Amino acid sequence: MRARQVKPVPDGGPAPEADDAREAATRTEQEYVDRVYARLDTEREEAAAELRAGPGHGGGGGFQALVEREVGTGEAARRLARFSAVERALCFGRIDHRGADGVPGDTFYIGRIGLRDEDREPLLIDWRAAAARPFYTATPGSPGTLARRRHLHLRDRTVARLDDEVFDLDGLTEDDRSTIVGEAALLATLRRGRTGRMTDVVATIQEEQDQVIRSGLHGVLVVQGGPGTGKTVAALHRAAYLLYTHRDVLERRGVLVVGPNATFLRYIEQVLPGLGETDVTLATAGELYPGVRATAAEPPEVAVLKGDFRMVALVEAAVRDRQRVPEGDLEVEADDMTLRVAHDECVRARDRARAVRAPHNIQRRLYMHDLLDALALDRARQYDRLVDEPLERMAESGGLPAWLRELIEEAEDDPLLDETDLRLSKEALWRDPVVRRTLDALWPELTPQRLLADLYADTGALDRVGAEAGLSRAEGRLLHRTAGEWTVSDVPLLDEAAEWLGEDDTRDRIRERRAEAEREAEERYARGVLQVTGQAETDMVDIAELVTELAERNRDDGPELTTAERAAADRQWAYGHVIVDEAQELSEMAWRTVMRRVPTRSLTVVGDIAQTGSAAGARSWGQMLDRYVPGRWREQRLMVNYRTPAAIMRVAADLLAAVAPGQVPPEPVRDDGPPPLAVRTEPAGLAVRLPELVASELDEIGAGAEGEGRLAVIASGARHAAVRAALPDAAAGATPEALDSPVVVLTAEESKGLEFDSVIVVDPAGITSESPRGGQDLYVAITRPTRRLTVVHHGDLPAPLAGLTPVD
Ligand SMILES: Nc1ncnc2c1ncn2[C@@H]1O[C@H](COP(=O)(O)OP(=O)(O)OP(=O)(O)O)[C@@H](O)[C@H]1O
Repeated sequence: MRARQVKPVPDGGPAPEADDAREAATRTEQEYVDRVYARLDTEREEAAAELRAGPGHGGGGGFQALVEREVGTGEAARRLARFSAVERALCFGRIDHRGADGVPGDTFYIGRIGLRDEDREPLLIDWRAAAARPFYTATPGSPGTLARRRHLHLRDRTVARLDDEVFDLDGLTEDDRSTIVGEAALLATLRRGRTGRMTDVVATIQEEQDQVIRSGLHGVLVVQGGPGTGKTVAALHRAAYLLYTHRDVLERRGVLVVGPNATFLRYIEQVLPGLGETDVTLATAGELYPGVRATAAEPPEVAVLKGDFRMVALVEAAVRDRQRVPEGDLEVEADDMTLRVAHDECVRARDRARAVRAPHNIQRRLYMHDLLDALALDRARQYDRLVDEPLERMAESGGLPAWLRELIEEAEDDPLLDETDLRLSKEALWRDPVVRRTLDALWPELTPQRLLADLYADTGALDRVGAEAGLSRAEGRLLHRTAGEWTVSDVPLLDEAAEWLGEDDTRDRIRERRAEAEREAEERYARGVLQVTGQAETDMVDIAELVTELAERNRDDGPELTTAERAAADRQWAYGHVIVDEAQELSEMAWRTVMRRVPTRSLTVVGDIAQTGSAAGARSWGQMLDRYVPGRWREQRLMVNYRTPAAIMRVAADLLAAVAPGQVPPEPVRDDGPPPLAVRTEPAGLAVRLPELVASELDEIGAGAEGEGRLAVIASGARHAAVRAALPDAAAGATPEALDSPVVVLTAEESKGLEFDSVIVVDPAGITSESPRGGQDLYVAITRPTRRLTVVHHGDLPAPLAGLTPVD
């Protein structure tokens, strides 16, 4: 494999005569950058003043004026958040178009957001605007109309370095020609130490990524690419681009980003705010059902079964199993009599309810009404008989006067109960606890949680319902559990159940829950505004008071919750666009949940089939997508690896050839760094050898300087405990906090999507044998480093790792 695109820049620095030119260029750019920041400060101050003034100030009276002021305040809060978030590296590029006939071409400065000066002239072009596109698409082979692209590297607000790529010397003025300075901006970015947080790459987006980012909003775009090809980062920039380009639709409907776990979401959470977009919902697949935060683990075979499409039939069968008729006639004790409804009539009532196209909890009302009708009639009949029989006996014995006989004959032609009698009688029966219990047991009001918990706990039901859904008895029994937390694979089943059951029967309860969720979201929003605007750090402000005030302002008469917050609390919310990252891991059932969230099927699906670790995950994109958009999804491939240097990728390529022969590994952009190493140690020696290795690796990556430098020890399940014991100070597991620790111990699965300066893989053979898909997890593990890889093993190395350099 060869490294492509960018070669490392030789050391030695520029020639001395270039120094003056560099300084002059830097001075010019500094002046411009100062203007840009001054403008940002002005805009920020204006927004802050508007927000501080609040809705109660200025303007006329009346409801319309009040609404407009409220909207204005909400808008000011958003603007303030946006202006505060783009402070870092606000302006990062400049493009010079070719001039003609002695007239210089246009120059534009590119930044995170667009800004205009006092005269409304463009000062900074938003990177997403069409005018900024040449900055990303020009290459030496096809520069378009560009003469030069310049990268500005800022440290705080100071221009620290400039990198130029000149496409057309003749197109530049004499002055410009003398100010060419250069080093590949991309390489400089890639070499930086990792901080445990992904940052945006807006200054160095590559052409193939630009195509992904600017692809149209509609339909399903699959971004398939090997490890480190920038799929995640491109998808996040795409979210920002789509929000910019289709703000009217997407600000109302919202954008959802689905990631594999909470650690990953924490890892990427700063990217969109850094691009000025603060209103995007991030969620794991386990959080897609509002009110449940599923994190519990379960055996892989159970997760695989719960991800199987047969679960659709299982949930349907489970619901129908709760719509019963009594074995014989329905019999209920009420008012000292036994009320009875014939079995056939119960069956008819059930079938009538089922025939209505409505969810279970709505159909239940019809069933209850029909059965109560029948019970009320039976009761009336029985009362009738109680009164009639003695009268009849008296009539037979001739003991009744003629006028009374006439009255009785007339009454026989009347219905037993008129409408009011019937209603009152049904209400009385419904209030009777015995009747209520009997009917509830036949067709209970159910929540998804209760349906599933009852099903899992009842082996008889699992056998019945499982058989209807095409499960073997053994498969059905895999689902058996009597208690326990919800797991990620339960979430699509809860969601499916919610569709069948309908929302909770009691509207008040729904309203109450929504109001509660909204109150919480309001407080989060208020805190978010304070954090982003930096006010949370000033000690002059009483934070608690401000949070309450902002939340109150929102609650009583202030602006609505943000779209992201409303969307996250509402199961039936239809997003404008959904991005699924590490999408290869989603099961068939999880896809069903995701698709429900985006009825317009406007999706970006990001992943790598070669990295599928879950046995319930995708073997091909068609397997998951054709059910929803048959043949109508488009695929774009990313082929260049920006993370892992060539020496490590050579080993990864050998491994990939062994585990997924058809897949092509991405080509590394960097060819620097030391060869990956293999260290042979017996398991008993880990306690001594591992701390030594970790210490020397931390030293090599210069961990600690400015918070940079991250190391991960990725171990097999079998060695996990030993590794943790050997490294007591290291963070462990996929917790968001682990990202802040210089050393973290992970399983291969937990490391998915993350990256570290140095990675130590412990027990490669164990990782392979534990992975449901064979070597995929090992492939994931060895493609996490940005600089250094060490593999610790005992016994023989797995054959594909033979290319590692052995050390003692
Ligand atoms: N154009 C770019 N400029 C600078 N850095 C980039 C660029 N593209 C990608 N990177 C960096 O490369 C690394 C890998 O990117 P990312 O995590 O998005 O890859 P991925 O394809 O999602 O990887 P994986 O499938 O292994 O999770 C990140 O550090 C990212 O910032």
